[in-house]
Amino acid sequence: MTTELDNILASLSDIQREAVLSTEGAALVLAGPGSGKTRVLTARIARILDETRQRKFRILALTFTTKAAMEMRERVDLLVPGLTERTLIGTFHAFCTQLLRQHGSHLEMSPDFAIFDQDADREALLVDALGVAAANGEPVSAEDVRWLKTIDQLKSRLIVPEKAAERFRDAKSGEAAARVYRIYENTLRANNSMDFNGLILGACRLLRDVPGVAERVRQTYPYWLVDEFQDTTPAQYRLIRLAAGDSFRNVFAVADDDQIIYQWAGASYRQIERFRADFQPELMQLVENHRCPPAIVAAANKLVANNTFRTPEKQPIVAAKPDSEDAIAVHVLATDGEEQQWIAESIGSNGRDSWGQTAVLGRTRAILLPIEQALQAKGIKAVVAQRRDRFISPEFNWLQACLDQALRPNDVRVFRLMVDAANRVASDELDAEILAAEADAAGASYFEHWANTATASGNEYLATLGGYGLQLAQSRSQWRSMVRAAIPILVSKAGGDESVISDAADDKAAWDVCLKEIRSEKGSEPELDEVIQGLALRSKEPPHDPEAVTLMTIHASKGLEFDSVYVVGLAESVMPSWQSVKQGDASAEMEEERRNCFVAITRTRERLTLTYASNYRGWSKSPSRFLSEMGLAGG
Ligand SMILES: Nc1ncnc2c1ncn2[C@@H]1O[C@H](COP(=O)(O)OP(=O)(O)OP(=O)(O)O)[C@@H](O)[C@H]1O
Repeated sequence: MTTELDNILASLSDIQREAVLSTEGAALVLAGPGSGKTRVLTARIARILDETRQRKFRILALTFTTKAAMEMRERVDLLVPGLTERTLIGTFHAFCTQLLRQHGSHLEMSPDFAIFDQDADREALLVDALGVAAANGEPVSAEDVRWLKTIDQLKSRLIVPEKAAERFRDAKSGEAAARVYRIYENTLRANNSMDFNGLILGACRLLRDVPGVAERVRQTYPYWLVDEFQDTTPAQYRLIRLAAGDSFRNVFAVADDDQIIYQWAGASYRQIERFRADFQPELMQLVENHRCPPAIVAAANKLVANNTFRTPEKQPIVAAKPDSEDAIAVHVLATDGEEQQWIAESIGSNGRDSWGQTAVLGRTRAILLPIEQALQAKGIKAVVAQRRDRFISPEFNWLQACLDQALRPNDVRVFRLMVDAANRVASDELDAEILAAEADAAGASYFEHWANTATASGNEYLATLGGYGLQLAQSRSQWRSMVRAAIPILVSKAGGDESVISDAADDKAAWDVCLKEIRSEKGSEPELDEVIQGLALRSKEPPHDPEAVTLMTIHASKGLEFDSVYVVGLAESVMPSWQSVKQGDASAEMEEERRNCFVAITRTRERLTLTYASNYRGWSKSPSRFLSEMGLAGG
């Protein structure tokens, strides 16, 4: 056993150790905030790997985000260096992607399928397909693209096109939706592509229709761990059930039903009940909170005791840290403007060294943006964390599209993106439609035709980009050397050297993180199609600046911790939201808001500051009911 693994096992509490040492059979670990879930999961994976060094099987760990997966893998690697290649630690989507890459041929898919990560792209694809279908006499028009949201809902509930119509009360709407759904699915298939919901649906179909695949999964991965089980969707749970079959039970699920904040996406404490009924897991509870001062633990317990949709046996959390003074403060301001100023002054007065470990949490981005401005106006580095589905610079959008185009040289959607991005990078105006028509006439590939045209364009920078394109078009396997050569040029020409923070420099940092994650998820150098799929599944924001104050929505703060936490906007109709107030105190919406507040306050390691104003945007507000429920002044 490594010293690191030995040390971590020695650091565990009795109940944590019991969870880590359990191996066979199903287990449900109900774990409150700060109770060491991550520590337990990583130590358990590392221990099993360490005890089975001569074996070849792998461990499957499913996480909620790609970032959490990366952190878990790094921590396991520290405990048992070199053994992480015997793991698949990733999101449900990453797992489904791997499954479909390996076994998708049963569904007539080829492994290099594209993943649509942009709604705009999916809409464009559907509009084109509807046009073709209308020309073929189907009773559809471009306006039927409005069904896409309904289709997403159907897919997220694993309802296939053939079964869609019967889900509608109105037969005419059902027929129309099912028709558009069928056209959409056929088009995705014809383009060898998937959308996010399709990854889960496709994997479920594979596991259901090809029993050998589920058997292979169970043999390859005899132990599964599921982090944040409380936020799995019904479709994700179905996936677990299908993969497990009737007798597989080695599922170790870690959950906290008080931290369900994705109710709107189908997460529910009932999922935990279903798991208990289906798998009969051994129940363990991690109740000690190793993160927050006792006063915060007490407030969190009082708050969440007002919720009724909870696992009945759930015990309150218990503070493991010693008492500390002034762990919670409540500040009331007259207006939202004063709240913003007060927060900036308070954070400013705490000193520069504390900023990197300070978070401002709000229910929505809208409440955070003016606080970011107030902080920056005082010279305090502050960033509102936000998921980015796309790179923000034309340089990296071009690079991604160019690599994608190397895989799909005649894909007109990727072609348009690539030509447009190259034009913006090199200030040119090549016309994608004309180029595509010329390529069609000459029987050439779109990609190669663009590359030749760009190289001969007389625009020096565009010619450089064209040169990279040509290199890729002629030999796709050259993509690594092409990327290595292109990135420094793209970044420096965008004015983004070390001293200047340009969009391209930000994107370069995000690119590096994404590639590191993709490499680590695979355990070896990824192929080009794996990079393209991996990029589609990841947020493209740069890593957090360690000296900046973090502003984030409570949803984004899940799983994180900070020394100092400010939770803002604790007023009725702000938090809890107006909608939940309207639904009433006993509503599911209000309970979700309460869990939001619970998650927010339990991110704190040392000091929690709660603020609200008596007046937001000219409307007077009363203090949030959550303040009085927590037993704090102001309520
Ligand atoms: N046995 C322990 N002794 C001391 N500190 C611990 C112990 N277990 C966990 N911790 C510390 O408590 C903090 C919370 O642990 P961790 O991040 O694993 O919690 P979590 O259960 O994932 O929390 P959350 O659900 O709120 O995200 C971390 O700083 C961790 O190092």
